[in-house]
Amino acid sequence: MSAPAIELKGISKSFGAVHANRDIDLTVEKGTIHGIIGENGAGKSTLMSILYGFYQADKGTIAVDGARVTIKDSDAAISLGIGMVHQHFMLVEPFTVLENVMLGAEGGALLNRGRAEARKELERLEKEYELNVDPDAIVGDLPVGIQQRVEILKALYRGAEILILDEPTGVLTPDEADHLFRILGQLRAQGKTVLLITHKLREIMAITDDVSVMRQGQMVASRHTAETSVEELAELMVGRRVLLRVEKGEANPGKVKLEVSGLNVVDELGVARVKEASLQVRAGEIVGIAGVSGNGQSELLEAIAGIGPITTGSVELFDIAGEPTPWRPRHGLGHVPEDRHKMGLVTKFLAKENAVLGYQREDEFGSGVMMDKGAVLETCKRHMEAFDVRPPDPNLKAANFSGGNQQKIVLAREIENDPDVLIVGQPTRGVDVGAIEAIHRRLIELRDAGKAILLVSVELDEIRALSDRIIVMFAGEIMGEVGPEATEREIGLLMSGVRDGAAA
Ligand SMILES: Nc1ncnc2c1ncn2[C@@H]1O[C@H](COP(=O)(O)OP(=O)(O)OP(=O)(O)O)[C@@H](O)[C@H]1O
Repeated sequence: MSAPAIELKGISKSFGAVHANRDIDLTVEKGTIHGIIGENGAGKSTLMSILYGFYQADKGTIAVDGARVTIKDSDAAISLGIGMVHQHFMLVEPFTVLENVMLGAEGGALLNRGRAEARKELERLEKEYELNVDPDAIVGDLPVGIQQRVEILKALYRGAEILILDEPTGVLTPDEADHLFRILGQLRAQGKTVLLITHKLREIMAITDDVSVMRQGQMVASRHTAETSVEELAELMVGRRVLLRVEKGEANPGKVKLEVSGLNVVDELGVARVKEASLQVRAGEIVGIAGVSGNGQSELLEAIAGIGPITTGSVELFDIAGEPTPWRPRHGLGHVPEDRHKMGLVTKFLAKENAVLGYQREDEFGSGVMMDKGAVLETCKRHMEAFDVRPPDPNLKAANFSGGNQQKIVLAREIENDPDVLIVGQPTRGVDVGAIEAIHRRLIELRDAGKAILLVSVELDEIRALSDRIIVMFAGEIMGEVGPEATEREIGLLMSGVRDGAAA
């Protein structure tokens, strides 16, 4: 048997008081897909960053293909054949695919490779792994799923034998995710090794050979995937049994709180993004909007939140607390944006500053230099406790929280302000199974307290678990409305634009 592709022994890493990794052992066999799972903040990204040379471990050893190595930076990782595809891509958007792939690979053995030769190599890789990417396309024009493939190409071009992917499917449509899994299968078939961080246990079951579980900085278990189950993995991650679907009673809808009538959104290129959308959300109900991402849900959500353009049509709110503010049409309208980095957080601000972002009313917090720092701190502490944000440190920069904990900071701010109407985009993106359970419970509690909730999610399971009514969008249009009892197939047909299939 050949030496493992990777062998970590006793890896520890601290950031100040936070023990992100504690004495971690991990063995990854060559030619396998190895899943790494764990709660938000468990230390998965830190461990992978050590392997990729972004961070240095405080203690422990790394062996690649049986040989002890020191990985002092990402160049060293690349020269050892380790490549990484990040959660947030590191591509230069105005450049072409070919230019991006060549960029930064100019050093070493690739130095003398001319453009024509680079193109040949790129085309070879692209065919071998069924990546389907046009070398001359401008990266900024490509959908995220294809941009991700460019990242993979970039790693392969640099000779990666071991590929690390950090939550690769968080931003993908189901079709794109399936394509990615085919690519990963192809990589394995060619003898390459894949390390996959994901929160989606179904993905772990479908594609990995082995899976390792982290909890609070430690490695708590490793399993052959064939010998475990989603239930066991969820329990190992969180340390208790997890309800994968939260119980909810009948809805008790009251008055209409939000009404959208004949809404059209045409973007700056003249493309109609939302076409004649009309819907209502009542107090005490959750209305879900299902659809493959990119079918107008984001534009609809932003128009309702008052931060995106409306070409024609109207959005009306009824009996909502508070006056319009520069950040939202009404104080009583909560909005969890789909993209926490672009719109939900200012990552270089502290957690406590983010906790009041957009809510910094003078009556509550004062203003400018006179801001009541004590009130801001208390608010943040309260939020952190309610949403189990880890670490519960209001003075940490938002950027230094793990992805899932950043999401909890945004959710806490919008939900704890007691909105009458809450519009939520992708509430559990990047969030672990235990936190999903808590967030789903909270949303149902809000509904039961008479709040009106509009939920947009690309996770069909989430839409079906939470919604009292489900509206399906396709190509900017509302294709139809179904009840929560609708089957995945019925909703799937509407999601692909087939209107009368739902009755079949
Ligand atoms: N640069 C940093 N400075 C301070 N603390 C950090 C830094 N990077 C990570 N941490 C902390 O280390 C811990 C582990 O974070 P890490 O990002 O590795 O978790 P994760 O398992 O990848 O989480 P998620 O699933 O939410 O992405 C967290 O408590 C995080 O706040």
